[in-house]
Amino acid sequence: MTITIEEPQLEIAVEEKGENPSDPKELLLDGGFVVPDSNAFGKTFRNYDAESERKKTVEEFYRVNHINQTYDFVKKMREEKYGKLNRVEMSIWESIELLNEFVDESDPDLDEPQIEHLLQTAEAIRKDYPNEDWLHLTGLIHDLGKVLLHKSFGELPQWAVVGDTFPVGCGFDECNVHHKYFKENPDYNNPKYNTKFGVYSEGCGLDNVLMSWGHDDYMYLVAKENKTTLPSAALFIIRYHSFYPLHKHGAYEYLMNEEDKENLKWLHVFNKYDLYSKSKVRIDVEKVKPYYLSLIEKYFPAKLRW
Ligand SMILES: O[C@H]1[C@H](O)[C@@H](O)[C@H](O)[C@@H](O)[C@H]1O
Ligand SMILES: [Fe+2]
Ligand SMILES: [Fe+2]
Repeated sequence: MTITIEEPQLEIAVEEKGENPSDPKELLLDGGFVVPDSNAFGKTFRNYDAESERKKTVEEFYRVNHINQTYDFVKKMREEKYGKLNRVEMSIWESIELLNEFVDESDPDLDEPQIEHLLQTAEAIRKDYPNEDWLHLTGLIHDLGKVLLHKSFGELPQWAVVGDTFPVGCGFDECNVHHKYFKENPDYNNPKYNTKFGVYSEGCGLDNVLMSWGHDDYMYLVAKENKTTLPSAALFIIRYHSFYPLHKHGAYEYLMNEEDKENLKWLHVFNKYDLYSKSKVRIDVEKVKPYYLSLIEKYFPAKLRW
């Protein structure tokens, strides 16, 4: 039996809102969600220089992250250590519960356990896009790769799991957060890896680019290898949601192909909810759980290989 997966249409979502936009992206980004002026610590979002109780932890995180994420490291993690998915067997919901204990050290806007962030993201999307159930589920699972922090996954250090991502194998763009720490990365001075294109070529497509190792690419592999029926836009969101240099600053655009450009539109929609739903307002897990369990059942097998 062949299952055809229909790709979601961004334009349709606009029409359903009864609007006739000239720039769909802009209108969609205004889909009812009110973007807060400041985060839970009274600072603007993603302000890495603001004096706050999180600043030191976050900066130290990026220092170690930028020094250690090399081309060889990523290749090893992806191909040898984690790509085989032979570590654990568990359901999506079990993995959500594992995240209860972790606070992300790279995040200047949140010090709540990760499960809160997953539900806050998913519920905020659900409010504005009630018909796009695939996008609700994408919100719920996008950060599940952070299970790499857990001891049953080898207890990786935070620098190998969280934070913004960037391509390895080509020069590090200036717009990366705390860019100065790349100077101590061995690839920084390696002529094979430190030019604009490095080992890549123009328009080669992100699928051919190695990204710094962490929760995004890992969760993408888990979803894909376990044969999720989520559309390709969902897989793209999961895989590149931390690639702020691209989706916020437009850096590395020359590595994208046409399909990437299409999917990027959905990532822009998603990012608003991922970032600005971070708050101290808790979601009642038991209340929303049945809805999300039904989505998990629709798009994933009962047990997944991790
Ligand atoms: O600190 C955050 C956090 O780790 C998110 O999960 C990730 O997606 C972001 O890109 C990062 O900056
Ligand atoms: Fe993330
Ligand atoms: Fe997130």
